[in-house]
Amino acid sequence: MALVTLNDILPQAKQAGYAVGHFNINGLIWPQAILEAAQEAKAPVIIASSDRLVDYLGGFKLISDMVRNLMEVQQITVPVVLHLDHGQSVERCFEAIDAGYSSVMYDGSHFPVAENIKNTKQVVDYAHVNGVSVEAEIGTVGGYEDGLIGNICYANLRECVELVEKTRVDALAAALGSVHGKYVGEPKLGFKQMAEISKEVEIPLVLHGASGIPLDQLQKSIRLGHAKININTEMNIAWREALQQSLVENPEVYEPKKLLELSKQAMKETVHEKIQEFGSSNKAMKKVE
Ligand SMILES: O=C(CO)COP(=O)(O)O
Ligand SMILES: O=CCC(=O)O
Ligand SMILES: [Zn+2]
Repeated sequence: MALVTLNDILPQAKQAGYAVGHFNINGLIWPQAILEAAQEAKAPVIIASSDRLVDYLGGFKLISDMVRNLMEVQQITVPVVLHLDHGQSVERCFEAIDAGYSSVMYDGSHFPVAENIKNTKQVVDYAHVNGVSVEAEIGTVGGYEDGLIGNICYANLRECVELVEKTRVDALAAALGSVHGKYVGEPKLGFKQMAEISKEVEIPLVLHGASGIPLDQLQKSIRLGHAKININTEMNIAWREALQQSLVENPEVYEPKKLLELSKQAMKETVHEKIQEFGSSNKAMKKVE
């Protein structure tokens, strides 16, 4: 089964008022858990590798081949997007596309908007010729982003409209107060700005830093046009807590497979939970060949 793009799954999600889960991978058991859960829930899903971890994970080609092979071995029939998260340069996005990713995010949010637009447009031109979708970012997600610790900087409505019009990008991450990693206190999303941006920008919005955002705020974000929601930290916390439990309960065991089994199950449960919260269960369309 072929991978699909964001355009195959997000427009209908936005229209029907649900969001598709984007889950970051940090090792082999991550895509295994994500694919198992999505298949069980009959949900479309986005598997993402953060650019800063691509080389650590073995490079673009290995990740692309791994996900395709797992889909075959696990007999996955739900739509799956393989997405580059926080692509750090135009060239890195090209590399991901050449290696078979079906979607890329170009993160030019730390550049002045004119440069962000110019670079995003280069990525879109190459991606669309190759049947690949593109996500762009405006504003800054707090916490760890693109290998840098950023301060929250809210997306500007005019800049969002200009970027979308000039680049023809497929999805937009308009940063509005969310943070990568753990939140200190309650998240404070800019719903007023979100409503304005959502009204002016027709394409699906993407919510970064969604781990730790309370359910009511997630669901309000979905109502205001978010059709892709990014989760990394909550899976990693589930992985860590289960690994710790395994180590404590099995002081004599040193086989990684045994010790990691509980972590994989815990991550699978997290993916199931998120799919329920985002409303994407049973939304897998007919098998895409
Ligand atoms: O935005 C994310 C990946 O791009 C994930 O954010 P979290 O750190 O909140 O899981
Ligand atoms: O969580 C997403 C961002 C990152 O890991 O670099
Ligand atoms: Zn992110």
